[in-house]
Amino acid sequence: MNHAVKLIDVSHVYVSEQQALLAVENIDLSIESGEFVSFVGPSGCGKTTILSILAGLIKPSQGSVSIFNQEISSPSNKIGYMLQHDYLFPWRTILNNALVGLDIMKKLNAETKSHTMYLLNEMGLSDTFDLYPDQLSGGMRQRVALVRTLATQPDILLLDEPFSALDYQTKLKLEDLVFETLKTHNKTAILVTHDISEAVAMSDRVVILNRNPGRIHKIMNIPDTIRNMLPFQSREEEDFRKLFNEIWHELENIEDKG
Ligand SMILES: Nc1ncnc2c1ncn2[C@@H]1O[C@H](COP(=O)(O)OP(=O)(O)OP(=O)(O)O)[C@@H](O)[C@H]1O
Repeated sequence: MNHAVKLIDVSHVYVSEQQALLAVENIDLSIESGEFVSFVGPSGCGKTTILSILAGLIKPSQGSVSIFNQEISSPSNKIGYMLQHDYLFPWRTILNNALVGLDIMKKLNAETKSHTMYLLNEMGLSDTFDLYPDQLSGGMRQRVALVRTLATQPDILLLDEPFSALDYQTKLKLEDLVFETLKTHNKTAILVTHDISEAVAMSDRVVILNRNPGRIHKIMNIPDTIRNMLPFQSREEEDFRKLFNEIWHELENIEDKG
């Protein structure tokens, strides 16, 4: 099987002078190429820790992490990371912001630049190339951040609450756009979110995490009726409500056991 991501028995302890904190424990998870997987769970259950491990930013205390069957020991250029905050540089134009990753990775050339311009056009940002970030709305800025992430052509995208700072309408529109873009480009995606409906609407599978320490509590498979629709439309499906409620109850149980 061609796994994009494979975590085997991954645990991580944060060690400081005051304490050793077991943040995540015995995480076993395989994600197929092209799959969209979301992590949901209470605050502190280790969602960001798992993403940081996948990004190669922290080395797990135990276990192994492979990206396309290769164990990772440092940040992999196959991975792109998109965060809640857009981190655009205010002094760079939109085009130059979108090119910054390529610049840093020394991959900027006529071809990659033209591909980035194509992506900006695809995201409805064709009129913004020479503008500066403070001239754009929050939703537009987040689209630029997405193009900046896609421009380096990562195979796997780590999305850490990328829509949570946006107003509701913009968030729903951007969910559809990101969903479609990732499917078109056949990217593997891992989304961390506090929003159950976002997780159900966008994913093939939803991983529910427990806390103290962070462990996989349950994995929910999303039925085809929802998976084959754009996130916005899928919210109308009967299955959607059912799954939303199931995940809600699972999370309530976790909170109760605190
Ligand atoms: N650098 C660090 N040093 C020490 N402890 C940390 C560090 N980063 C996270 N932790 C602890 O590890 C646990 C998991 O944190 P993590 O940020 O991964 O959770 P999370 O699920 O992403 O939380 P949230 O939903 O609030 O963003 C928490 O108890 C947190 O306090």
